[in-house]
Amino acid sequence: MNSKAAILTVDQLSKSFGGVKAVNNLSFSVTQNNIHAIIGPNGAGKSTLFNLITGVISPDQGKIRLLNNDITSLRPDKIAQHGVSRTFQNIRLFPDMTVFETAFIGTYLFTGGKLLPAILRTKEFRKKERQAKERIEEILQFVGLWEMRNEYAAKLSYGNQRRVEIARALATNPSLLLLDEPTAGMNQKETKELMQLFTQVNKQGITILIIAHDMHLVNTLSDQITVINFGEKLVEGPPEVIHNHPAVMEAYMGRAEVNA
Ligand SMILES: Nc1ncnc2c1ncn2[C@@H]1O[C@H](COP(=O)(O)OP(=O)(O)OP(=O)(O)O)[C@@H](O)[C@H]1O
Repeated sequence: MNSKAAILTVDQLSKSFGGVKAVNNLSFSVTQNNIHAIIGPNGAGKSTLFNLITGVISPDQGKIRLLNNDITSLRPDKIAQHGVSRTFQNIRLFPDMTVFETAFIGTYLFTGGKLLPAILRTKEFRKKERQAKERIEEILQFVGLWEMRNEYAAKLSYGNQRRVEIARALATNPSLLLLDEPTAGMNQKETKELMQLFTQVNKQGITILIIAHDMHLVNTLSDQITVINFGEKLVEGPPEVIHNHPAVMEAYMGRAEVNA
């Protein structure tokens, strides 16, 4: 599996907030088609790393490459156009939009998002709109939400809200999907079902970079794990190497999440 090329390369990346080195000279790469987990204690710099990759914030130093493209400090929409999509640690859904409408936002990139053709409803625009709607149907069927397409997204169960976010992310046709603690706050059943969904997404050829505290999830799903602490890479390898690694145990010592 690891014979494939890197889809994402993070090279000597640093970001400080005041005196806090949130990400400190961090280098790692994500192999195409892998499920790659980022783990580390609270405050280790995981969410900052995701914000750097997706262009929400710019690094002080270092480079981020997606295949052969330098995406460092590009605008988030440009990075999305390069094929990077994400879900957030705290689910972000608009309260007055249906499941279908929410997922459809993701096709904004796909349809070009230009205003004038939309107002004039040109033939080309209508064709793209039809294709986008078909694609959303496909995606909602895939994530198991088609029957709920007309319900308000924010009114669904927590697990299904996460599915809506994933559908919206998939609608941008990503090659790399970033999931920031996607099962936090989920019950066991929801967690298990979401894990199955991530495997299905990955089987479609989408590389997954996932932040998680749930070690069962990490060990079951991941091909590769990068452990970070104080913004630095502590150790990396497949689950069997990371599992019970002394440095990882030490970093987590006294913290509840290692027992998860
Ligand atoms: N916008 C910000 N301004 C100031 N400090 C920040 C900011 N964002 C993050 N930090 C600090 O940077 C460090 C890394 O935070 P980050 O949220 O990336 O960690 P994390 O590994 O995602 O933590 P958690 O597991 O708790 O979500 C922390 O010390 C945090 O307080």
